[in-house]
Order: sequence, then C-alpha cells, then structure tokens
Amino acid sequence: MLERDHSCSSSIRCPIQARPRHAEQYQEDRQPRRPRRRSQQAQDHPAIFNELCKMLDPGKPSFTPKKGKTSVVMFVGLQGSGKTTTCTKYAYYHQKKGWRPALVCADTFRAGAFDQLKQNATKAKIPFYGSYTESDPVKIAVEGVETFKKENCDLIIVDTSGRHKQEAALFEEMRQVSEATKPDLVIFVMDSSIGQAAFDQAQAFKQSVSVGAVIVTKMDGHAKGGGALSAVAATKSPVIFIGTGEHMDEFEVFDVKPFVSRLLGMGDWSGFMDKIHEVVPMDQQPELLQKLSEGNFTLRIMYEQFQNILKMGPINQVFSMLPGFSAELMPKGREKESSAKIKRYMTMMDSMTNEELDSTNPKLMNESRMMRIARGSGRQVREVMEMLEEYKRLAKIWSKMKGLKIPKKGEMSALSRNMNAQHMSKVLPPQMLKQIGGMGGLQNLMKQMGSTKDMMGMFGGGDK
Ligand SMILES: Nc1nc2c(ncn2[C@@H]2O[C@H](COP(=O)(O)OP(=O)(O)OP(=O)(O)O)[C@@H](O)[C@H]2O)c(=O)[nH]1
Repeated sequence: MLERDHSCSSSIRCPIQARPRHAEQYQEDRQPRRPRRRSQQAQDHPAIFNELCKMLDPGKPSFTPKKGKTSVVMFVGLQGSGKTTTCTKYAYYHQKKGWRPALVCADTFRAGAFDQLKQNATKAKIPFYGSYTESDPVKIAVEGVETFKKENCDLIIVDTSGRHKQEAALFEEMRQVSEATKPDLVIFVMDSSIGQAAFDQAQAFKQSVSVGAVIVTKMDGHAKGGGALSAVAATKSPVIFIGTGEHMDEFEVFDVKPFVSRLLGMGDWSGFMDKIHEVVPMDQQPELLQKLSEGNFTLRIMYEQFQNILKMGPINQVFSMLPGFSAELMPKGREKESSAKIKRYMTMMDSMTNEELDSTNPKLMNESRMMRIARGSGRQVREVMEMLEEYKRLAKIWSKMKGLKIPKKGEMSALSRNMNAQHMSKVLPPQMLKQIGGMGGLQNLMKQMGSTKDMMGMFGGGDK
C-alpha cells in the first residue's frame, strides 16, 4: 500500500539561515562583498587557487528550478553518500524560501530508507510519498510525481537507492526511474571523503542518467572534498550545495573560494576574516583572532562582543560565517528587541564575579549564584538561565574555531615557499593528476603558472 502524508503533525522546526555562498543560480543568498584589499585573493591573481576554482566551474550553470513552476529533481549517488538526508535538506532549503516541495522515496533497496525520509519530512512538514510494500521503484516514483504534480507542488524531489557502478542491474533500474519521471535535474550526491573513486563513479552515473549538478556531503568531517574536482570533470556539472552536518539546516549554497581554500589547507575562513575586518574595531582584531584560535569562549568575551554589537551593528554577520551558526541572537527586522535583550544580558553579567566572567565552565554558576546575579541585576533567575544558554550556544560555535591558524606577518611567504608540486599532488584527486600528466605534468603546469610569485599571492601577498 502506498502511503503519503500531508498533515505532518510534528512542530519541530529547524531554523535555517542560509549563509552567504555564491553559486550563480543562488544569487539571492549572496551578501554584498566589500571591495577586496590588495592583500586579498582576488587582486593577487593566485594562479593555483584560480586554476582550482576554474576546475570547479564546468562553464555553465545547472538547471535551476523556478518557484511556482513544477520541477522534478532526482537524487542519485553511491550507498551512504547522504542522498536521503540531502533530499530533505534541499526540500527544506526551498520550503524556507516559500516553495512547495514534496519528497518521493523511490529507494526500495535499503530497508529503513522510507522511514528515514518519512521522519525527516515529517519534522520539516514536507509532504512525502512512499511505500513499505511496493518493491518497484519506478512505480513508486511515477505515482509520487503524478500525485504531487496534481497538488501543484513546485519542487518534486525523488530519492533513489544508493548504488555503485559495478551494479549493472541497479544502474538499469535508476535509468528506468529517470526515464519514467523525466526529471528536470538529476543531482549526483557525493561524500566528501570518496577520494580516488570519484571520477569513475561520477562518470558511470553520468553515462546512465543525465546528471546536471553535484552536491558534496559531509564537509563537516576531515575530508577536504578533493573528489569534487573529479566529479565536476566527469559530469561536466557544477557543485551547487554542500552538506555540513547531519541536521536539516546544515546545508550551504556552494561557494567556490572557501571550498578551494579548504582544499589547499588554508581553512574555510577567507570570508570569515573579511567579516572580522569589517565589523570588529581594528585595535581589537588581533586579540579576538587570538582568542578564536584558542577556542576558549568566556562570558567576558561574550560581554565584549555584545559591546561591539551595540556599537557597531550586527556582529552576527561575523558568526554567521561559521558552520552551524544560526543568527538567532539578532534576527533581521527585530534589531531593537535584540539590542534590548543584549543590554539585559550585559546588566546581568555586570553582577558576576571576575572568576565567573573569565571561566569557560558555566557549571560554576550554581543556583544560588544565579539567584544572586538575578537579584543584583534586578532580573529573573529564568533570564539569567536564558543568558547562560545563549553563552553555551555561542561557546559551542566558538569551539569550532579552535586551532584556527592565523598566519602572522612574515609567515605568509614562508608558507608560500613551502607550497610546491608535492603539496599540489596531494591536493589534486589522483584521476585529475593523471589527466594533467602526473607529477611531471604538474611541475610543468606550475612552472607555466609562475608558481612561486603567484602562490605568494594566493596566500595573501606575503611580506614583500
Ligand atoms: N556529518 C554529516 N553526516 C551526513 C551528512 N549528510 C549525510 N550524513 C549522514 O550520512 C549517513 C548516510 O546518509 P543517508 O542520507 O542515509 O545516505 P543515503 O545516500 O541515502 O544512503 P543509501 O540510501 O544507503 O544509499 C547518515 O548517517 C547521515 O546522517 C553531512 O553533511 N554531514
């Protein structure tokens, strides 16, 4: 029996804050960037950096669904690459922007796939369609798509079983699902840690169905996502989103520059640094960066940043560059309310001891201390607890920056000098390296690009 549901009762909503990322077709998510200074990537003409950016640009944007006009999008990929999770993230992302998405589970291979999709869809209040008993994915896919077309859903997302290229029968089945549902876009979902296999696998998918876009998942892990270069080359399709966690809102529009920065071991903080320079007063920047790299977030730091917010405007913009952060502190349009809240928090912190302000352990604050702080600031204990919750939330985000390497003046060029073909060969996926002509080809390429000078630029210009 086929099952579908439109009355998802769960009230769990996951706040999504689309972070500024710039895939061409998701322009509206971009924040205006201020002109870059000389030391920054764009003006420095970083050859290798640009070369990798170019490799990730297949030359044409992917098909972009239009709100209000029905589009069918089919997700394909290897087992466990994150298709089901990503389908919901993709639906949720669009739902937040006023679309009417719907999910169809055509994964009849993995027991539990339908339950997983159903659970996620219910959480996000997205209509879904699937079956516990029907074993023909083509039948489910067609019926699901037809149903949601009749209901005027504008984004019908079809999840399919995971498979790899050696499984000819499963590939044939995927082709049939595609033929029967005629998707406007087929998205190849790949795990960022896929490594060497990326090119062959992506190519095999492209040969069976018309892959038009790539999503790289699990970018929150250790893998740098080098396989994306191969997947783009093999499918001639752009990366459009990245998955940055297991939760529904851990999903970002692909932005090539931070992606390549990370690939080259520069960390995903180019945009973040821009924001720091923009929002935090000059004299406080070195100290803030130092504290960031230590990962120790204290109430005093929170207090100081609150002062900045009140003085300078939304420092949330800074934090919103960090993975996992949702700008709850200062929602757009409610700045006045937020400022009042921040001032309230600061009054409460004024009643704290130095030890409390400088501690990274909120457990220090027992009930009697909370009551004392509440009394001292003329607030409720509940409000003190709320403020501490806010602190814990920010501390969690802050801890993600632990170990951030902040190059000091002079270190930039040293870093650049160490950058050689050996390093590049580790960055590039093996298939790509082969295409360039192995180590020899790579060395030639780098010579042609005038590597040393350009690479100095890539790392910020150095201390010439
Ligand atoms: N950390 C992290 N985990 C992810 C991400 N995307 C998916 N996952 C996890 O990866 C695992 C596999 O994800 P699924 O969505 O079940 O993968 P699938 O491709 O549908 O799996 P099959 O149907 O078996 O092919 C799950 O535990 C997900 O929670 C991500 O961006 N980050």
